[in-house]
Amino acid sequence: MSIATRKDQARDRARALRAGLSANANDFVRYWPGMEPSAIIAGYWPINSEVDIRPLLQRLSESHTIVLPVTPRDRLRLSFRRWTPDAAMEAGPFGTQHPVGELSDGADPLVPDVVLVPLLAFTRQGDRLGYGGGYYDATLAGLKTEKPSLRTVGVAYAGQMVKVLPTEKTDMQLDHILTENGLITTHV
Ligand SMILES: Nc1nc2c(c(=O)[nH]1)N(C=O)[C@@H](CNc1ccc(C(=O)N[C@@H](CCC(=O)O)C(=O)O)cc1)CN2
Ligand SMILES: Nc1ncnc2c1ncn2[C@@H]1O[C@H](COP(=O)(O)OP(=O)(O)OP(=O)(O)O)[C@@H](O)[C@H]1O
Repeated sequence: MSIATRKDQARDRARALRAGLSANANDFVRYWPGMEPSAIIAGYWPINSEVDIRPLLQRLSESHTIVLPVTPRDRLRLSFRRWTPDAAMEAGPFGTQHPVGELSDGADPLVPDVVLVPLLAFTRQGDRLGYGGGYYDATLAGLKTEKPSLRTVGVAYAGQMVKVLPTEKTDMQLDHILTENGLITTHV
C-alpha cells in the first residue's frame, strides 16, 4: 500500500477520534512553556475540531507579536499576517480565516520564531499528520532554512497521540506538542 493511501486511512481514523475529544482551553494556556518577549509566534485560527487556541493567542498577544497563516491558492508556502485580539478576520481557502491587511512579507517581514501547528494525529517522536495539503511541511522547511533556530509546537488533545504514523521524506517533525496534560518535548 502506498504512503499516500496509508496516510489517508490514518486521517480517517484520526478525524473520527479527534471529533470526540475535548478539554479545558485554560490547560493549554497553563502548560505553555514561555518564550522570550522578542519571539514572534505564529498561531492558527481553529477549524473543524482542532484545539481552540484562541484563549492562548489572546494571552500571548499581551507579550508577543502574533501572526496567523494566510493560505495561498497557487503554492504551498503559507504567508503570515499580524494578528491582535481586535483584528478583523476574513475567509480564506478550506474554511480558514486570516486577519485582514497587508501580508507580513512586505516591507516589515514578520518571520516567526515559533510556529504553533494544528494536526490530526502525532507521535511521541514528533511525527505529524495534517489534512494532506502539504502546507505546513513546505512552510516549516522553508522557514527552517531561513531561521535555523525556528521552534515548532504542535497543539493537540493528548488523545490524538498514536504509536506510529506513516511518514515520508518531506514530513517535518515537531519539536514539542502542547496538550491539555502538559508539554511533550520530542527530542533533546
Ligand atoms: N486552522 C488551520 N489553519 C490552517 C491549516 C490547518 O490545518 N488548520 N492548514 C494546514 O495545512 C493550512 C490550510 N490548509 C488546509 C488544507 C485542508 C483543510 C481541510 O480541512 N481539508 C478538509 C477538506 C476540506 C475541503 O475540501 O473543503 C479535510 O481534509 O477534511 C484545511 C486547511 C493553513 N491554515
Ligand atoms: N516541501 C515540500 N515541497 C513540495 N511538496 C511537498 C513538500 N512537503 C510536502 N509536500 C507534498 O505535499 C503532499 C501532502 O503532504 P502531507 O500528506 O505530509 O500533508 P500534511 O502534513 O498532512 O498537510 P498540511 O501540512 O497541509 O497540514 C505530499 O504529496 C508531499 O509530497
